[in-house]
Amino acid sequence: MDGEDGLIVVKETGKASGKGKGKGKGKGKSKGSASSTKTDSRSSNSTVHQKVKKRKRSSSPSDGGKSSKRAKRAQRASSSSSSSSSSSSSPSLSSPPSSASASASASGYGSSSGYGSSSDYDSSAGSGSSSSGAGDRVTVYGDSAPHPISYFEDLEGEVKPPILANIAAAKYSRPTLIQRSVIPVMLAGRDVLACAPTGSGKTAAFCIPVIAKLLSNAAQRRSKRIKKAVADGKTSGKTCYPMALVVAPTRELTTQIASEFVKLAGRKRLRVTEGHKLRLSGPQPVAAVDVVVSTPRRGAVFLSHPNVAISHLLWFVLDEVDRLFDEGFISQIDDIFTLLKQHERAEAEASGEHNASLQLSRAFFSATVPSHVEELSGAVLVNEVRVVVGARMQANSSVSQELIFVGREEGKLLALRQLVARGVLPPVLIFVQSKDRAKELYQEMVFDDIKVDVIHSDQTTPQREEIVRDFRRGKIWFLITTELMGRGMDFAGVAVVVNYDFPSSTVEYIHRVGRTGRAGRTGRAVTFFTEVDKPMLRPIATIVRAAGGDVPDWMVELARPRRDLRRSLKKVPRRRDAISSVPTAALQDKDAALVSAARKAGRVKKRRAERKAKRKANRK
Ligand SMILES: Nc1ncnc2c1ncn2[C@@H]1O[C@H](COP(=O)(O)OP(=O)(O)OP(=O)(O)O)[C@@H](O)[C@H]1O
Repeated sequence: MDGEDGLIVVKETGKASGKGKGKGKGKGKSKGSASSTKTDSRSSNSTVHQKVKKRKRSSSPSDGGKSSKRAKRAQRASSSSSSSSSSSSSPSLSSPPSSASASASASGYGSSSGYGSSSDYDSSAGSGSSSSGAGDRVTVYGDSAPHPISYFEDLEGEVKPPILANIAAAKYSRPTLIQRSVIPVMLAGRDVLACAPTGSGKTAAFCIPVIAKLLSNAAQRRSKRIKKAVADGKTSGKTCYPMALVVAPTRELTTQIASEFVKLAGRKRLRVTEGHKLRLSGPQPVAAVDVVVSTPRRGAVFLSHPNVAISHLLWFVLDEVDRLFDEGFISQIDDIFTLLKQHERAEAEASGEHNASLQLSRAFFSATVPSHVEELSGAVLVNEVRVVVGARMQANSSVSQELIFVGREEGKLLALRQLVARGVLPPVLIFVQSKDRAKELYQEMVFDDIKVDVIHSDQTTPQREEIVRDFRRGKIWFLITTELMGRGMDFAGVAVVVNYDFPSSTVEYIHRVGRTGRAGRTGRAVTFFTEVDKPMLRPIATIVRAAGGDVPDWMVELARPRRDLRRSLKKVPRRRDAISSVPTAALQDKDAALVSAARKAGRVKKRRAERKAKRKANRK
């Protein structure tokens, strides 16, 4: 029912099919014009990296301000879908169809009655119409998108009973909003682009259908054929045939995703491993695995290994897709796409043995999908279904959010100590902008007699793993961190997030505060700012206000930061004074004393050298 369980709006580009019965038939065979465009773009030689470069070129001043045809098409699509609530043929996540989505609660857990409510959805399939006032809103765009489910029991027949038992054992009594829409779409073998708030269960939304597909009778028969071929000596047995590759930006996240797979599939049914645990150097055989969860670089190394065959890959999943399409990762992601494309070409050539129900599908997920990421995703996904829960680029509204002005840099330490002294519920995650600052803050807090630790990229993997474990177990109450823990990490009990250093972008803000208020819980986020942070104050204050935070009008009326400034802030963080309880003035005095001592020493040296030179000259 509206307002009780959420509203699903289906923006059709074709006809709605029955629940999950399409079995991937739409792939590459769709009738809609949108899908044929996608097929064309994928069959071209252009990879994601090239498309990123093209995008940069087209938006650079040198092109005289002309954007690419694709960007124009996307713009037209967004303006038409935002101006009208009628069915759109050009899907876009970036422009939810009506104002209803702007007011949607972004928890992703459904109704105002909270997670696990037993009310039904109001699914207005086909029309694309919507009624405002709905609590949570799910918008589904795509050609013949399978209908959502309401309960995990609806999956009986498509998902094997042991998996459903594992879901129940995980205490997932009802699917979250994103799971309700995405699971049937992925079970149908369709490509997906999904955007849903932080902590809304996106990991299980892709784990469940991937597991179901990998344990399907067809996939299992294929695995048995390989095992038999090895046993009969027809194949060397050296080759590893992975069935799913999941890529995430950090090792910590790959570990977390792998354990969700193991939890939902069971330890014995699927062989799940993290990319960094595989031995990939040299020509030795690679351990037999079904699911590899990896960082981009390791994923590319894995797929290009001579003893790894891509031929059995059924799923390629990108978690935190917007981060993975950023500079820094894009060339590695691009390598993976190139390998997959080469493989698909080879498969198409050998199409005699082609099994349509066992084709490679792709699924991209994030809590933040900016329009350029949507555009790039559209270029590599085929006849995809796009699902967006709540409003795009919105912080989780079950987190109460405050912005606190602390004067100067040293005011932050004082404010943090006051927060602790007044009583704050641990565990607390404290974000700073760099590892050096993380170390500095740790040096300050370690003497405060609280259970504090620090995690950053200078530590070894085992060290980081231990810290994450201790934080989860409650041995650490205050964890100081950088962006390393900013995305995807699920620390169920985190009560408070402190942005000690102001985030450099709205995306960074949304993900950081999303470390609390997860799985339908509430949370609190406190963000310190100083004069230095003024340029990004307006965008972040706007996000805070949209999530229900108390923000004065002047903050959202400040000048918008220029695009080049926003970009440079993302690349080069603000310069800040060192974190120290010694006041800056005292530090300055100390510095001045050191400088004058050095100068004095210099003068002495100079005088000595002059005297020496004089003596030498006199001797001559
Ligand atoms: N159906 C469900 N019922 C109850 N809890 C669930 C359900 N699905 C997932 N969860 C729990 O919700 C929490 C958050 O899930 P998850 O980490 O997948 O969120 P996410 O959407 O990926 O967040 P982020 O965007 O921050 O990565 C996890 O602790 C998970 O166990």
